[in-house]
Formats: sequence, structure tokens, C-alpha cells
Amino acid sequence: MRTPPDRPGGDRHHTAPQEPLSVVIGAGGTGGHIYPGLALAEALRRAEPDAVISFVGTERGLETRLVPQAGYPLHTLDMIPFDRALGARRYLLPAALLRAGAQARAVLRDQRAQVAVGMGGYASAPAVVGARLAGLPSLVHESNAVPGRANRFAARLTPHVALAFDRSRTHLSGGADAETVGMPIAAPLAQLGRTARTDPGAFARLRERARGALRVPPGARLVLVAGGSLGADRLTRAAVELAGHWRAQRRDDVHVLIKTGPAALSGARARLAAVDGDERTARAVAYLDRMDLAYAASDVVICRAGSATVAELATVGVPAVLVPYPHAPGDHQRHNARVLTEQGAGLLLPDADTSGDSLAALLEPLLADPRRLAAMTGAADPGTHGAAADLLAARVRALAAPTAPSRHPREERSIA
Ligand SMILES: CC(=O)N[C@H]1[C@@H](OP(=O)(O)OP(=O)(O)OC[C@H]2O[C@@H](n3ccc(=O)[nH]c3=O)[C@H](O)[C@@H]2O)O[C@H](CO)[C@@H](O)[C@@H]1O
Repeated sequence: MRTPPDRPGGDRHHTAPQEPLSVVIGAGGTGGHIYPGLALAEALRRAEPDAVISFVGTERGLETRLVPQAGYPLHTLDMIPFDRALGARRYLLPAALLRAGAQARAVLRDQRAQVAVGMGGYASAPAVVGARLAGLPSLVHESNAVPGRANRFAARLTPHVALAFDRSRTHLSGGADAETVGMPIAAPLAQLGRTARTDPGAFARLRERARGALRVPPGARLVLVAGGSLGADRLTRAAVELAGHWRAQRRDDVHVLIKTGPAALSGARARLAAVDGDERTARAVAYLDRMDLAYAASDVVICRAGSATVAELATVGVPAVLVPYPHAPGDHQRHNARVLTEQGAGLLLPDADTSGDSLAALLEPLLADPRRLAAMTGAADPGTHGAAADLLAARVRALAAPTAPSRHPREERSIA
């Protein structure tokens, strides 16, 4: 039996011994939904060590690797993607949603959950539907500057909405009452941001260790090319061209680390071998499990503008060249990118203009200008991303409280 802990921000009410906090988190598809879900899970466990946390996801996404690897059970639902389903298969969506919602309800009941949280991705809306079917409170966290259809739908089913970026408020039903908590990011990244801002000596030591771990040649500036959790072929190709260009110039003051995604690794390595056989100028890896090391070691990051990446860059303050994915629903990556470009912490490069030549033209003057790089780092506004996991966890715990305003009239109504 759980003893009511002495809670900072103590917001659960205790009149009698009760079951442990049990929360089901719906998150899936790509890293941008799963890592924030995992950061929330960790924050819940920090606040209530005996909390029972489970995830719902699908068989198709990165969650099948990342969630069990982090030590949490994953229950899979049969759900089709919201956006692709709209087209000719639009008529399949209500039935798919109800079926997946019923599966989520079974998980919620099985786990004796008190709250469901939708973090975005395929499984997010079913988690919220499942909570409605079970008469439980739910909360939606919107991570993008422009919400996707799944979360716009889910936000109509619950009055509890939290935002990563304030600018998405106007797109959501109930958005006016939403709280901007920031994007939950992993504890090592939040810590890296704090160290970078408050302890230059410690950060310099960390940076040296990270550069060693990533095999960055001594004295070279590191350009990290990180497409997003799945990689981005356009960026990988441009980065290989850039490496070839710098290698031809015999430059030993720059090094490119290319995160390709697993599917593109062998092709990228073959192309790199043709221009830089001994990996002096560039190295390709499939995935980086330690993004904290990668950010700490980098002088510039070239990346897509997924919301988690944008929030992490704002937190750690690494200057960025952002190449928004042009087919993201609602062009949300371009809006995400603005978070950094409007601060002066990032430069925008349209996807169609991205090549080895355009990257060289952008990066060469930038890397040669340490004051400009430092100004970009200084301009990055960390906002509340470093604290977002704890802020969101406090909201979730408040909803789980027996006397909390969880049984909102909207949650009592049937969704049918
Ligand atoms: C193509 C597409 O539709 N992408 C969407 C997807 O992005 P996607 O999941 O690719 O990208 P994000 O940038 O949001 O998140 C990537 C996450 O994976 C981590 N990471 C990445 C690479 C790596 O090697 N190791 C690693 O740990 C990053 O640190 C970050 O935490 O979900 C995001 C959140 O809704 C959206 O904003 C993006 O538009």
C-alpha cells in the first residue's frame, strides 16, 4: 500500500490509503512523441516512486523499441494514422478509433489507471477515447506549434490540454484554457541545458568528454546532421556532398557526424566511402542514443524541425540550421522552426534549397565567426522545456486525485 508521499507541489488529496498512482500514456510513431512521453513517465516516477506507468502505442512505431528499453510495458493498439487515413480511407477512421479506444479502455481498466495522457502520435487519440469510455479523466499534450488532426480531435474530448509552445493555443478547441508547460525533455538534456548556462567550466569538460566519445578529431568543429528520429534522406545526401566538398579542400578543421536512420545507413556509408574513405571528415551512424553527448559536442546542428528537436535546441543552445520537412501536416515544422529563428538561435533553410553547396555557403561563414555562434547560443530561450516533465507530471497527479476536478462533465458524457 502506498504511503502518501510528502509531495512538492502536493496536489493529490489523501483521506485514506489508496492504490498507487497508475497512468496510461498514449504515445507512438516517432521519437518526437515517445521521448516526451518517457520524460513524463520519469517525472511521475520521481514524484511517486511506486507509480504504475504503462504505454499504449502501435506495432509500427519506434515505441516498440524505445518504451521497453526504458523499462515500461507497451500495450499495442490497432490504429491507423489520422492524417493518411483522411484521403480515400477517411471512412475507416471512426471505426478504427472506436476499436482502438475500446482496446485502450481495456488497458486502462486492467492497469487500474486513474488518468490517460495523450502525447501525440497514432495512439494518443485512442488513449483519450479509451478514458472517455471508461469515465476517467484524460489530458492531451500538444507538442507542435500547429497541432495535428489527432490531437485536435482528442482536445475536443477533454478539457485538460497542455502545450509545448504557446503559439499552438489558437488552433485547439479549449486552447484558451490550456496551460503552456513546455516540451517534456529527457533529464540528461535538461541538465545539459542548465550546465551550459550556469557552469561554463563544467560544460567545457563535458564537451571534451562528449567529443572524445563521438571520435571528433582534435581541434575540428563538429557539424551534427540529425534528420529527426527517423533520419531525413535529403539531409543525409546533402551532408555527404558537404563532406566530399570539405574533404576535397583538405580541411581538417571541420567534422560532420551524420545520423542517417537505420534504413539509410549502408547507402550513406557507401557514398561517404567514395569521398572520404578514412572517415576523417565525416562519419555516419544509424541512431544516437545519447543526444546529450551529441548536442554537447556540436558547434552547429543541421536538422528537421520536429518539436522535440526544437525544444531541445532551445534548451541546450546549440546554433541550428533548420530544414523543415515540407510535407508535415499543416506545415507544422516550418512553424516549429520559427520558435528558434524568431529568437535568433536558428537559421532556416528550405528543403528544396538544401544541397552540399548550400550547406557549405551557409556554414563556412558561420563556423568562421565564433561571435555569431555565441550570439546564437545566447539568443536561445530555454523557456520551460527543462521543467516541463515535472510541470506535466504535477497536472497528471492532480487529475488522479480523488477530489480533483477530474470528473469533468465533459468526461461523464458518452462519446457516441
Ligand atoms: C516527419 C515528421 O512528421 N516528423 C514529426 C515527428 O518528428 P520526429 O519524431 O522525427 O522528431 P522530433 O524532432 O520531434 O523528435 C526526435 C527525438 O528523437 C531524439 N533522437 C533523434 C535522433 C537520434 O538519433 N536520437 C534521438 O534520441 C531527439 O533527441 C528528439 O527527442 O514528431 C514530431 C513531434 O510531433 C513532429 O514535430 C515532427 O514533425
